[in-house]
Parts: sequence; structure tokens; C-alpha cells
Amino acid sequence: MIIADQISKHFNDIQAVKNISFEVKQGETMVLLGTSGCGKTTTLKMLNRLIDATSGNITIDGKNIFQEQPEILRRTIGYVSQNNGLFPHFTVAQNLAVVPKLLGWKKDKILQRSGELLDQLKLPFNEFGNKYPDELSGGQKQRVSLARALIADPPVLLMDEPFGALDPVTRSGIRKEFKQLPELKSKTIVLVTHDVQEAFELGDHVCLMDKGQIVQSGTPEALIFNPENDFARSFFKDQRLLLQLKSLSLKTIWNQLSGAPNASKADITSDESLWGAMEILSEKQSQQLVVGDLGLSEQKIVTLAVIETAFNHIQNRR
Ligand SMILES: Nc1ncnc2c1ncn2[C@@H]1O[C@H](COP(=O)(O)OP(=O)(O)OP(=O)(O)O)[C@@H](O)[C@H]1O
Repeated sequence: MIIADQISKHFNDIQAVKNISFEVKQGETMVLLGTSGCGKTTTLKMLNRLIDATSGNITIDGKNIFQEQPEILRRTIGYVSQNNGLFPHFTVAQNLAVVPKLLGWKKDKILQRSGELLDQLKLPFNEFGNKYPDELSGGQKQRVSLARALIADPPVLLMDEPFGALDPVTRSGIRKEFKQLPELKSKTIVLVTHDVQEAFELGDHVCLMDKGQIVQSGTPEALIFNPENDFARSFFKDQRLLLQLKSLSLKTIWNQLSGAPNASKADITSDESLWGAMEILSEKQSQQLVVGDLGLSEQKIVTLAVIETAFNHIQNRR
């Protein structure tokens, strides 16, 4: 768990971050969202001491980060930057091996772990291990960068605009994969973005920032349905409907879905957003989808008409 308490950062007379506080629970993804220059990257870099806070306290899993050596601290915190940060003269395998070598891992263990991660990220080791970064596409480089950040299985992962340099189609695809990666399920993640859709798709919790301060923080659903001030209201104005559909999961409308008595295999889980379900209905050109869930024994059927009715009902209620 990360706890930031009243942290600030001054760069000479510029106050980049002003007394902000937040908590990120284990296994949760928190997104720092805001326009350029609002202090997102500075906030992120204070968590692994790439930048030292001017004042305030930060603890990670109960340890005060200022009492640790920055280099030691960073071994337990994976970091992915926007420009991937790969060493251009190292192959993919060599890039992945940098941290394990520092940790004194044996060659076999490094190879085994690199292979496992690259497979998860759909870059088979045999095909990609010996390639250099400039032989990879932007999306592939970001995957390698993610694999490198994850290789020593750090409990915390910091990501600074990880998909920022990618085109919108690649970006949307890689976001979907990211959400489903088993490796990330238990990680405590802080992700910086200026892309509201990305924030709503990936964040369990979003901190909306402006001029070095947190303007509002909460679940995507709370931010879009209950903006607390004019800044939050106007920030989401242009995409309100889409974001509302992205912020609500099928669980929210579970009681309005009809049962699926004879279904065997679910098409989607109840964690899927209303928007996600609409996209899949359209992609599959299907009239209905079976919704299942590990935690819920019954399966249900979702259709476009049910989503529309339930969503209108929710909008009228709020
Ligand atoms: N090393 C530095 N020296 C002086 N000022 C800095 C430094 N780093 C950041 N700043 C200033 O601090 C403020 C916050 O910068 P920061 O990079 O945290 O914003 P950001 O929200 O991440 O922006 P972007 O989305 O453009 O990366 C800006 O006014 C920036 O100019």
C-alpha cells in the first residue's frame, strides 16, 4: 500500500506539487489524470525518489521511503516511462536481464523469467529475445519496457504515460491486454495519463489534478456522476456519455439482466463495463452475450436494449 501524506515539490520558485495526499491499496490501480504541467509526473517520480519531495511523507508497505537508499527502493518498484527507456544497444533479452543481474540471479533463472514474461506479453522469446529496440514497433517496445519493469516481480509498478506514444488503435488494444495480464492482478499500480478514456478504463481510483493539486479523487463512477467542482465538470464535459458507460460495470445492472438457464460458456464477465459490452456485441454482430462471473454462480444474458433501458434509468435517478 502506498500512502502519500501532504507531499509538495518546489523547483526553485515553481511549486509543481502542492500538499497532496492519497492512498493506493494493494492490488489497486490509481490514475493521476490532468492536463500538461499539472504535476502528474513530478508526483509519480516522488514515489520512487527519482525526484525527492520538498516536504511531506510517503510510505510504501509501511516503510518510510526517505529512510531507504533510492537504488534499493527502486528494486521493489517497477517503472515504465513514456519513451520506454530501453537501452538501444542491448537486445530485448539483455534489456530484461539488467535488473536480475544486479540482483545476482543465475543465467537459467533470468532466461526462464524473461521467457515467461515475454510470452504473457505476446512477444515469444525465440522470436524477439535477440532483436534490438529499433527493430520493434512502438507497441512492442512498450511491452518490452513493461516486461523489464516486472521482471523482478516488484509489488509496486509506476507508469508514466505508458501508451502515450502509440497510435489510438494500438493504444486501445494494448490497454485491453494490460487489464487482463495475470502478472498485474496483485500489483499496486500508479499510472499517469492525460487521456480520460485511459483513466476510466484502467483506474480503480482516479486523482484529477490541476495546478499541482488534486481537484477530486474517487472511482471513475464518482467522478463522472458526481463532479465536485466546475473544473471536474468541465474536464469530462465532451465525453460525458461515453465515460458514464465506461464507468459502470454489468454488475451495476445485474438485477435487470435475465437469466441464462442453458448457457455453458460465458462470453464476458460482470466486471465488463456497459461500454465494453456494447463494443463486444457490435464486434461479434451478436444480439446477446452470456455474462458470467467466478463469484456468481448464475449466468445472465445482456442485450443492447437492456443496456439502454438500464442506463437511462440510472441517468434519471442521478
Ligand atoms: N526539473 C524541473 N525543473 C523546473 N521545473 C520543473 C521540473 N520538472 C517539472 N517542472 C515544472 O513543474 C510543473 C509540473 O511538471 P510535471 O512534469 O510534473 O507535469 P505533468 O502533469 O506531468 O505534465 P506532462 O503531462 O506535460 O508531462 C511544470 O510547471 C513543469 O514545468
